[in-house]
Amino acid sequence: MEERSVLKYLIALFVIALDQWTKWLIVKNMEIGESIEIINGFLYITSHRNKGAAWGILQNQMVFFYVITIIVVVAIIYYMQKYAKQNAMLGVALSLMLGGAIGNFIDRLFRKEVVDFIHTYIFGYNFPIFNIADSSLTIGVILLFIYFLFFEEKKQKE
Ligand SMILES: CCC[C@@H]1OC(=O)[C@@H](C)C[C@H](C)CCCCC(=O)CCC[C@@H](CC)/C=C\C=C(/COC)CC[C@@H](O)[C@@H](O)C[C@H](O)CNC1=O
Repeated sequence: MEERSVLKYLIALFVIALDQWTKWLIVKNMEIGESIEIINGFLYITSHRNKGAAWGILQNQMVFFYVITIIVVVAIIYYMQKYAKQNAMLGVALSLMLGGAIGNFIDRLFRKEVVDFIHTYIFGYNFPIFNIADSSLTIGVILLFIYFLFFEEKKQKE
């Protein structure tokens, strides 16, 4: 395996380690519902659990989440092996998504729920409390979106 593709897996591993370490700290040091103010009115650390997906949809549908996550992980690894060698941004995007998906998968497997703690009031709206894995997934999705925008544009030019 070229050293570059190993690097992509190292990014995913780093995301998983950071995600699981932060979740462990929250579970170990905070009661559920406890909140620590970081930036008044904007950023708090609030210990929260979610048995569903984004915005708490599909509560307790663990089997569904296992199936979806395994499909997502297999698809990401397939595309990483097949395409990510050509483009660093695509590789990073896929690595971030892989790390995020596995991070939440570990929670769903062992805790039957996901630990959330990043509590922000984005644009004044009480955004759902999330975690490092969600952030990594979302950044990966955004980078993937930018890549396809750029890539599609480039193809049309050729
Ligand atoms: C981030 C994807 C959610 C994550 O998906 C995962 O695990 C994947 C790998 C497996 C899911 C079963 C399948 C994805 C369903 C798609 C979905 O849900 C639409 C997502 C839109 C998304 C743009 C990509 C917006 C943003 C979300 C949020 C903010 O993220 C910064 C809110 C996070 C809080 O509701 C928090 O409680 C969630 C909890 O941590 C469990 N997390 C999950 O289910």
